[in-house]
Amino acid sequence: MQRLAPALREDNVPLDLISLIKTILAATKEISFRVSQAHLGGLMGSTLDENIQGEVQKQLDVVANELFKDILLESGFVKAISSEEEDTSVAGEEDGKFIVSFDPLDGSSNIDINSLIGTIFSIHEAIPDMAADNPDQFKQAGHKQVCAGYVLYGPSTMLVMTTGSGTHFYVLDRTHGGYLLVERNVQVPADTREFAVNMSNQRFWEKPMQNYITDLVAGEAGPRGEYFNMRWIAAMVGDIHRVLTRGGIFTYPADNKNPDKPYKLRLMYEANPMSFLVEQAGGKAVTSKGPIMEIEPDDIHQRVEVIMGSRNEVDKCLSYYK
Ligand SMILES: O=P(O)(O)OC[C@H]1O[C@](O)(COP(=O)(O)O)[C@@H](O)[C@@H]1O
Ligand SMILES: [Mg+2]
Ligand SMILES: [Mg+2]
Repeated sequence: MQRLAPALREDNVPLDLISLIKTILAATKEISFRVSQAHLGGLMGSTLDENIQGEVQKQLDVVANELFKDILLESGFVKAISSEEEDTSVAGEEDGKFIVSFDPLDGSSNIDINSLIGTIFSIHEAIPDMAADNPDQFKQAGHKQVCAGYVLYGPSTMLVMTTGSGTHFYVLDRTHGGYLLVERNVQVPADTREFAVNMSNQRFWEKPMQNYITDLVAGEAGPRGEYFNMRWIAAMVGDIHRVLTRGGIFTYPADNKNPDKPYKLRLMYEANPMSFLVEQAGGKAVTSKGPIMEIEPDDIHQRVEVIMGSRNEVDKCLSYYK
């Protein structure tokens, strides 16, 4: 099995980007170890704090965020970082070539039940003439990402990453401490009979999404004439990993539960990197209004509607909005 750096060189990834990716992955190995220690490391449970978005922070959220922040800002490659757990962007080296956005711990509500969690990251090239402490440099659309990936802390620790030449799977080999390539150019099947959505919000969705899901649930007797299975891991990393592995449609639609907050998932830390991975694997990633990666961000903590996965099923879902 191929090691990470040679696999990246085969995809013509520049050396400075390879070095940055290796820096990010060093942090994920540390988090993977701490996650596996659970109660033994004294990191279970919540802190007394909330993040900028009003969500209670778990101890692992905070530790993972600090690990990422420190390692990235010390690397010398990074001009600035933005994180789900930081109020604003954090400046790094003025001449750093890259900016990195990350969700240090995705699926926080799964931490205490020893279920799937992960880390999501997204890399852009920094805008050269913008100061490192200017958060506006993060206002770059998803199609400008040079790398996106996630690490899944599951029964095995897996890295799923793209640098624009397909989406590849790697597994952390604890015998030598590095990630090994296990599957190159993963492909999301165009058709599926599996969907992922938090059904408890159904009554709050817009009518087109209610109608679409109602038709899936109606199974053989409904207009689709087929049985559709449902899965919900409550961690986007876990749900998207399943979609990349065997297909499916994943959605976190707009809802009116809280009129000030119609969307849940974050553009920079969740929707953009996952869109890049899914589309590099032949899938499709949109909101009901257009491609996610075309959105010009107006805030680093912006949230969006998300519909992604098997291409034909995403198109089918979109047809309900026409
Ligand atoms: O609470 P719900 O509605 O099941 O939401 C689950 C969604 O929230 C998230 O957990 C948000 O991520 P964080 O844990 O990083 O806040 C997504 O990963 C997941 O898809
Ligand atoms: Mg998240
Ligand atoms: Mg998180």
